[in-house]
This record gives sequence, C-alpha cells and structure tokens, in this order.
Amino acid sequence: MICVSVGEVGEVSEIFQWRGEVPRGLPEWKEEEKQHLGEELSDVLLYLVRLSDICGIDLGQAALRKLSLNAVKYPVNLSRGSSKKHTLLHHSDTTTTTTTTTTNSDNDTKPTVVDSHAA
Ligand SMILES: Nc1ccn([C@H]2C[C@H](O)[C@@H](COP(=O)(O)OP(=O)(O)OP(=O)(O)O)O2)c(=O)n1
Repeated sequence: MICVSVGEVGEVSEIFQWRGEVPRGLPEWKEEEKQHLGEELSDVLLYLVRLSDICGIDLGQAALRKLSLNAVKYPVNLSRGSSKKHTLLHHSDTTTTTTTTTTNSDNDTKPTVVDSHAA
C-alpha cells in the first residue's frame, strides 16, 4: 500500500516535470490537463485514506492535530513567505512556546498550545 501511494505521488510529480515554476491556479493549463492533475491528486488522497484506515489512524483527526503542531513550529510571523525549515527559523528570545498533549474522554489526543511572552 505504501509503494502504490509513493507511485501515485510520482505520477503527480511527473505532471509537473519540465514545467518549471507554475503560477497559482495554473492559468495556462488546458482544462483536460487540470482534470488529469485532479485525478492523480485524488489517487494520492484515496490511497492515504485507505492506508490510514488499515493502520487504524483517524486521518482527519491526525491532520487537525498536525496543523496545531505546525502552527507552533512555523508561526506565521516568522514563516510567511519563507521556505526555511523550522530549525532555521529564529524564534524570538522573549517568546516561549509550550505544547502539551492532552487526552479527553473520547480518548482523542489534542495538542494544547501555550504562547507566553516575557515581560
Ligand atoms: N512554512 C511552513 C513549512 C511547513 N509547514 C508544515 C507542512 C507540513 O505539514 C509540515 C512539514 O514540516 P517539516 O518539514 O518541519 O516536517 P516535520 O513536521 O515532520 O518536522 P521534522 O522533520 O523536524 O520532524 O509543516 C508549515 O505549516 N509551514
């Protein structure tokens, strides 16, 4: 299942091969090219959903949790317009960020983000 997923990602990659940088929304692409891209992206999504299901992972919940974690690692004020990895973003010395994971009654784990600013 992982191999087929990677294969589908490869098919998406192939569509973009040799096109260089493409503008947002792909305004110069033909309708059938965009439809083909949509089909390949859908294949990636459907395999990921299936793989998650087999592994017993609630992908929707996992993605929401990951978004919360990303917000801590890549704060908008530091990462907007930047392609730097979080390890290279210079977090302010006067700001500390704490992430804790809590488990609620439904046994869902959710990160709790606490930003505190030094006086
Ligand atoms: N400016 C950015 C860059 C990345 N991301 C998100 C997209 C992905 O969901 C995740 C990828 O981040 P990393 O490449 O840092 O990968 P990991 O989260 O796995 O971290 P690490 O590689 O340190 O384990 O972060 C983001 O929200 N904003």
